[in-house]
Amino acid sequence: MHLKNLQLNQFKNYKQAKLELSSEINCFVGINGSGKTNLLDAIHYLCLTKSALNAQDSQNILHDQEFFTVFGEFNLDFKTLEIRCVVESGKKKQLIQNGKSIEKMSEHIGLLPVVMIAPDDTLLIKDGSEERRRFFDNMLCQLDKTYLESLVRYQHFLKQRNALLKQFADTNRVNKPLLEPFDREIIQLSIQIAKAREQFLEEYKPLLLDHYADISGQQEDISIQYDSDCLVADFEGNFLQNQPKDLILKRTTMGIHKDDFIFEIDNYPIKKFGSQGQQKSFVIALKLAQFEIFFAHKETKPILLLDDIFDKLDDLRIEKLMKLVANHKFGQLFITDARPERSKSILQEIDSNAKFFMVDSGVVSVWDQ
Ligand SMILES: Nc1ncnc2c1ncn2[C@@H]1O[C@H](COP(=O)(O)OP(=O)(O)OP(=O)(O)O)[C@@H](O)[C@H]1O
Repeated sequence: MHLKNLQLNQFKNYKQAKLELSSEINCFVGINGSGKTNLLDAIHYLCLTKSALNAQDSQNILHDQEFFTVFGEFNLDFKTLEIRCVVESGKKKQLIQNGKSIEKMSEHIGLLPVVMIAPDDTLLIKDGSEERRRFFDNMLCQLDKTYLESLVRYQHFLKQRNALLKQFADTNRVNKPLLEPFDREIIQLSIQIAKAREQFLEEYKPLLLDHYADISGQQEDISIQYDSDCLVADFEGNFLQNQPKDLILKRTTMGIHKDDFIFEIDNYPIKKFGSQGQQKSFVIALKLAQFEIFFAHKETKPILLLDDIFDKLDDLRIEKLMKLVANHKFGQLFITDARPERSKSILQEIDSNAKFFMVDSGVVSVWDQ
């Protein structure tokens, strides 16, 4: 699978742009703030119908405009697949596959696997549990439609239950039977989703360990502990017992939306005790394991987006990553770099056909010097 071309219209700092891409290495060069990462984000939109950076779709429209369009032609199993994503302020996002409008975004997710590595982004480790749940959910959703559908339903019921709890508090009247159908769904879906998360980790963990050892060059004992209340024998009883607390706090305090994934090195949380280097290696290993698991399940190499790796990683980690690129471990690759000469000398050595684009304040052109 690869993206053949990309067209942007009023997307972030691009008024208009059109790029013919290489099926292997593509590199976007240009000064800081010129719009290199925005190109990666446009590709992310085509694959997953959303930004990797900004959850609010309308904030990705060029300032003072009403809509944006991102369009791309993919080569998928030797067939062309045209994807257009349109976001217009105040309207429902549109996704069009080969001219046909897709009703549910979930129909599209998983079709075009993508992995983004932004080494600066150690938020996955440092931030709260929501970041980590999002990472694992994103992966599971791309791999498993049933998981995606269950998660969407869960979020729907959770929102409804929380609205009811708030309504009870606002009106000072509690009507417990009204909660029952929501309790039932949330309990059942929590158990199902937690089991899927646990099972997924069994497959994912060994890949993570291998990649961590490889990228860090160290033999440290790393692990992920899945921290969930939903797998205990009497989760249902616990959930129902928790109702008085939920009524006071006006929100649902148990369920898979409270789960966490604890990353550890030598049995200590990496969040608190890991060095910066260990944290960076861990994030890259998480993403490389993601790449591998997608490849194993989808039998196609995901598109890989590498944001700013040459600036943010030390030489050893860059060398390890580039070795993987040189060994054709990856399929189509998009890399950003603020220093054109540096990326050119590194990448051309690996692939003499690597394609370079110069980005300058939202204007992009082929750079072939
Ligand atoms: N909705 C928008 N409308 C107009 N411009 C936007 C919008 N969203 C972001 N930008 C602009 O996009 C630019 C940032 O682009 P991007 O993050 O792609 O830069 P970059 O080249 O990757 O920079 P760096 O090398 O620092 O990572 C900023 O100038 C920002 O103001």
